[in-house]
Amino acid sequence: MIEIKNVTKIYSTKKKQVVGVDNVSLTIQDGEIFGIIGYSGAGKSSLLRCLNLLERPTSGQVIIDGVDLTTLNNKQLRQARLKIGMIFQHFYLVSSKTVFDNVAFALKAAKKPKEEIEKRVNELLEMVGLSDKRDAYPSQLSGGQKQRVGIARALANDPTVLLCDEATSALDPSTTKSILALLKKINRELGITIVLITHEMEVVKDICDRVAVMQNGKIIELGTVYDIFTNPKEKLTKTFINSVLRFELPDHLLQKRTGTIVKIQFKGKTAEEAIVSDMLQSFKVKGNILHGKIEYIQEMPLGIFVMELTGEPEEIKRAIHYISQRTNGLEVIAHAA
Ligand SMILES: Nc1ncnc2c1ncn2[C@@H]1O[C@H](COP(=O)(O)OP(=O)(O)OP(=O)(O)O)[C@@H](O)[C@H]1O
Repeated sequence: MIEIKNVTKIYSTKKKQVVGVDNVSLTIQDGEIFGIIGYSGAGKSSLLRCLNLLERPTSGQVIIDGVDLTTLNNKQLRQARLKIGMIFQHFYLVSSKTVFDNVAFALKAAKKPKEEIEKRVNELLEMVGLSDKRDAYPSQLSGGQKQRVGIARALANDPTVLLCDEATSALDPSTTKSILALLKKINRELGITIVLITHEMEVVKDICDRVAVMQNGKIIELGTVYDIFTNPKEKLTKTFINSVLRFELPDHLLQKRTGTIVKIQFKGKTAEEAIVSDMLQSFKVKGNILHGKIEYIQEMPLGIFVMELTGEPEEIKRAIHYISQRTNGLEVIAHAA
């Protein structure tokens, strides 16, 4: 378990002081994939780097598996860090070393026997799907392959925690998907806790169990990914969600309509029920679907539909009430002209 208690990181430059992380407290459970999302400058990297003390918090505690890292001496800290792997946006591979030697680096430094290193590196390369590249140099690899080497290297010492610093931000969308799938496999098969920072909600949607939204060094919202997607509270969180769900109706479409336009959100089981057809049968209204889709988040459905309802105002009112009762969200976007 990772416990972050009242962590503040202040950078002091000659001219001024900058607050990178502002009194953050947070607990991350073993085996979770925990996402931290925010725009540039929100404090994500600072917070992530406080977790292995690459940045020393100005105040507060970072407790991993019961050990407060901020109290350790250098030798103890080096030891503790072996259990915290890290991967980076720009990979940071050693260009003069082969894939094998990049992955073997930490094992050699720990003076492990040659046969053990050989066996472990081969296992790791197999796990990340790069067995055939063991003698290649980083310059001969694609971005996705470089990140796979970065992941294998981070796993060499059997860490319990893997920190991912914008690990997919330099990759194209399909390579991103494959790296995220690999991270998920590592999490599920090896039980490694993953903490990742990103500015892309798509990444959060694809693999995270929980997410924290950061702004100005603080965590402004936190929850399971499904709850955050279905019931966001903060404006910034809504902006991130809209970037994934892309649920904007063109103005010209709205202007042509004469009925009442409603946006209905179905979550969990309600996404699978025939609520709309029940409503159309029960009330004297007509429904015209303008837009709709079902997304699967953490393998649970989230359906969003925009409908135009026409009929007598009283019937529309009753139909809206009926749907509001049976779904978890109905918003009237525009009224009859
Ligand atoms: N070494 C440093 N010295 C001074 N200020 C810093 C330093 N590192 C970060 N900061 C400042 O701390 C704040 C948080 O930066 P941080 O890099 O943690 O944000 P971020 O959310 O990770 O952004 P990005 O995605 O752009 O890296 C910013 O205002 C940044 O300018």
